[in-house]
Amino acid sequence: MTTIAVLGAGKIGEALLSGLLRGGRSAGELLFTERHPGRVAELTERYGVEGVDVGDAARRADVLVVAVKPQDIEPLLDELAPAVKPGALVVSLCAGLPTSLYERRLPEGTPVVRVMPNTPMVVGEAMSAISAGRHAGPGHLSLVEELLRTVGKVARVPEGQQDAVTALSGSGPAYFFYLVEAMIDAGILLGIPRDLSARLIVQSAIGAARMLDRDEHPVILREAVTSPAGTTIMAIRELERHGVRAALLAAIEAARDRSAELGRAHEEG
Ligand SMILES: NC(=O)C1=CN([C@@H]2O[C@H](COP(=O)(O)OP(=O)(O)OC[C@H]3O[C@@H](n4cnc5c(N)ncnc54)[C@H](O)[C@@H]3O)[C@@H](O)[C@H]2O)C=CC1
Ligand SMILES: O=C(O)[C@@H]1CCC=N1
Repeated sequence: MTTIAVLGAGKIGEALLSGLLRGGRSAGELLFTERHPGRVAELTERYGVEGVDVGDAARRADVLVVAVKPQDIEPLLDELAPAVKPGALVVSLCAGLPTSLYERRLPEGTPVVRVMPNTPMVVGEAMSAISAGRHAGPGHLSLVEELLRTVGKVARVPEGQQDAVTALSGSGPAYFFYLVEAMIDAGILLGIPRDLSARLIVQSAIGAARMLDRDEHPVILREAVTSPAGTTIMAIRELERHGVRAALLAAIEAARDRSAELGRAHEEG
């Protein structure tokens, strides 16, 4: 039996716990740690998984999944370092944090895999990108892939691309939610009741996502909606006039830069 401990059961940590359970892992194979006693009780009641302290998790788990905010990593590593089991695999879900940080702070030879997941994990539709650290071999990558496939899709990427991946798919769902929010407001502007506007836009988003999922090119799909002298081209002209495409390029570049900055905050010296 492989014991998996989720260290920090917030939004992503809880999504992973629930996904692993849905994917067939038993509650007895899972552990989690949380700072707040109320949160421990809530999650234990909801999932039947045992909440333990970080030292206990490190002593018992074969796979330690780190899901705290990057800003909270240092005290966690202080607790983890003296207790981690020889050969245990560390899986980091933290934005920006390089595998070298864990390798420096944990016992020599600890295998580390860096992952960038996203919140659609809660509906089994995560996009996760994984990269091996210095001591992680093909078996470690395959194990992480197997775990993450229970909550969505997985791609292997060189670690040097992880900051860009974080900006694209890690934060990506937020851009779509933002767009949906703005489009629902447009319905309000046009006099449509909010609940109807939300239904129109959300179902349009679901339908568009399903069409994209058939590997059809987004340009072809958009052109099929855009009739000569029709309604869509009038909207597209406004989007171009307001620089929405350039704004997206700049926004995603800014997110990439922030991910790199989060990693640099933990550099040695
Ligand atoms: N929210 C998102 O969309 C995504 C988040 N991530 C990464 O996942 C990590 C977690 O993010 P969220 O779940 O959004 O944050 P969150 O704030 O919801 O969860 C973090 C949890 O860790 C707990 N925690 C902090 N220090 C702890 C410690 N020493 N021991 C035990 N528990 C501790 C906190 O109490 C909190 O519940 C971050 O590093 C973030 O970069 C990655 C991809 C997407
Ligand atoms: O905003 C953040 O820092 C996290 C990482 C990727 C998505 N959310």
